[in-house]
Amino acid sequence: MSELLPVAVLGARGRMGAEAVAAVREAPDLELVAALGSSDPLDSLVAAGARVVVDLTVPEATYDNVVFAVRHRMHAVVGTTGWTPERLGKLGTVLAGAPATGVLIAPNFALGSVLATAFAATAARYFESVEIIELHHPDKIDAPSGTAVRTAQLIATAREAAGVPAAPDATRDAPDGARGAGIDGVPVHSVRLRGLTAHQEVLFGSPGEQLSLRHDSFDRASFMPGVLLGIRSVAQHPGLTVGLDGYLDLQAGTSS
Ligand SMILES: NC(=O)C1=CN([C@@H]2O[C@H](COP(=O)(O)OP(=O)(O)OC[C@H]3O[C@@H](n4cnc5c(N)ncnc54)[C@H](OP(=O)(O)O)[C@@H]3O)[C@@H](O)[C@H]2O)C=CC1
Ligand SMILES: O=C(O)C1=N[C@H](C(=O)O)C[C@H](O)C1
Repeated sequence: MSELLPVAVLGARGRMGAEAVAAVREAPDLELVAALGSSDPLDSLVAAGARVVVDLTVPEATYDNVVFAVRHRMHAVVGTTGWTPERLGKLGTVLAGAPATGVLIAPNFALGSVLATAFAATAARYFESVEIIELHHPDKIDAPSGTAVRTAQLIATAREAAGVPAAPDATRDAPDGARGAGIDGVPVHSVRLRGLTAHQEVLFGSPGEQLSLRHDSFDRASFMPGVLLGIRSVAQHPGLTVGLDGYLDLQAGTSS
């Protein structure tokens, strides 16, 4: 019988962390060696012999957690939001000192969401207008969602590469927030509503037509296949990968 892969979960008592703990426990090829909360010391990851650390904490803690993991040659699978370009750059420098170590930062682990974002990036160049609406449970502490930020960034990059002009918008006068947050020039509107889990709609418009790309996570179970794929694959992807699409061959529909 082959050895089990030792996995630790940070933020283990949170909404996502608890679901991930259960998923790792149920996986026949993985062993949960640590499940840490906010007051547990990171040093216990070393004593537990973790090979892969799953971070599902809060934006203010995730950077230090991942740097700790990398410095101890543990791979990291990260779902936590708050990864600014500056933080990613600093992490890249830390990773340069541990070239065999892999870090996956996945703004969204749900495969449908990953696909919807990829479809949005493909559609981005063909429409005059684009706006994003993200809708989440009201206990979420950050807005816009990490998924919406990533989607906006990919859309903006695709539009810039294709030379698409800025979307038309004659608004001259609007109260603060009425046109959403401008993420790389893409308006992002955040809804927080009891009863929701995690949802996103990307709206594209051109004269006489609209394309809507909507994804709904009704349950956190939707994130677990992606979390498990990340855990099982991260060691084969040294360095930094942003987005679970980096582990998927979206053209062929296979994973690597
Ligand atoms: N990529 C994806 O697919 C998904 C990502 N997320 C993201 O994951 C993150 C967690 O979401 P969610 O589970 O809903 O949040 P919760 O608030 O339910 O859980 C967060 C956990 O983080 C822990 N925590 C708080 N402060 C610290 C700290 N300073 N150091 C270490 N741990 C800390 C808490 O531990 P304790 O309880 O012990 O105090 C808490 O259990 C968010 O950034 C969210 O956006 C969420 C869903 C899907
Ligand atoms: O906090 C959440 O719930 C979620 N967070 C991630 C995000 O900010 O995009 C992923 C998903 O939307 C759920």
